[in-house]
Amino acid sequence: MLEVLEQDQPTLLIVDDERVNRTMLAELLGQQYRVLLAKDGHSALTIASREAHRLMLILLDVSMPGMDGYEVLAQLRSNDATAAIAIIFITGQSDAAAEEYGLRLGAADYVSKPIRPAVVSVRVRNQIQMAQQRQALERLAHVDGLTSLSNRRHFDDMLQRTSRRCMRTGEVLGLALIDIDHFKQYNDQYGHLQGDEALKSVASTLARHARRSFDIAARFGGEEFALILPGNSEPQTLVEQFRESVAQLCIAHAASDVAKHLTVSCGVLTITQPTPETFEKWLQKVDELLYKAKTQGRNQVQSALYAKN
Ligand SMILES: Nc1nc2c(ncn2[C@@H]2O[C@H](COP(=O)(O)OP(=O)(O)OP(=O)(O)O)[C@@H](O)[C@H]2O)c(=O)[nH]1
Repeated sequence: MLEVLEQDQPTLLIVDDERVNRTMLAELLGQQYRVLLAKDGHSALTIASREAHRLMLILLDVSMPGMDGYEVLAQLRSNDATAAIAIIFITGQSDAAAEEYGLRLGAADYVSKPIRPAVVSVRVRNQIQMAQQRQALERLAHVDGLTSLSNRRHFDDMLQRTSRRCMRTGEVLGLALIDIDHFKQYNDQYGHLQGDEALKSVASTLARHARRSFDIAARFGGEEFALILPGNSEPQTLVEQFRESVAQLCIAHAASDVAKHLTVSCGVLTITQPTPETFEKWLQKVDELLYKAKTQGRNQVQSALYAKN
């Protein structure tokens, strides 16, 4: 129960070089939030990138020895993972110019020292609420309503981001396109609502197979799905297991000439050295592999290595 509570609690980071301020803020906010502490800019950046996926707000002291709060903010903004985290500056300076400067840099709000606990609580609550609303909206914009997988827009975005990361790190990139076989006949035979249920079953099976933290399972279009599998040098193995899992769902498909149950065809591409090629080329190639799987009998995986030319 405690664990569930901790996971549900929004996480915030308090950055202040003075222990007394850190302790006071942690006591004030620790009841409602999961509070992390840093005593300087460098450790703040380390914690922020490690906790980026959970961190909703940073309370950031402006004047600290070494790296000041403005510099920390600039570095957070230059990192994709931490760029969107809301910042409240804590400052002893009460002059309007400093406040304006911080807000222009992208701080969401300001609190001034000496800290007034009631004011801090309200300002923190406001920022956390806004961050939660932002996250909810982002989620809605990324997710396919029927299947809860990533939607096409998020897929395109993630393919761009993932391939840039793979180009940087030299990691391989697996890419797959999946299409349900004879889905028009399925709809015709069993009706659109049952078609929707079949799509949901295939989607949740796909999500179960794409379970590493950077894997992306997406609904690519009507009855087409896609996978982005960074760092997977044999994506065809995973996709083959997925294909088998779909067959094992045993969703009856009497109108199919492939099998008595619902099946999928898949194209899989292993991009060994992602280079600044256009993503369209990869998608075109993986689509050709899917087409090959369709024309060679369906219910199968066709795979290839991506060669630049
Ligand atoms: N139930 C349901 N059907 C959908 C949805 N989106 C697309 N479809 C259906 O998916 C079917 C796709 O048909 P086709 O593109 O002809 O493909 P197919 O029948 O699977 O044939 P092959 O791909 O060649 O095996 C169409 O009948 C669409 O209406 C959806 O959200 N729900």
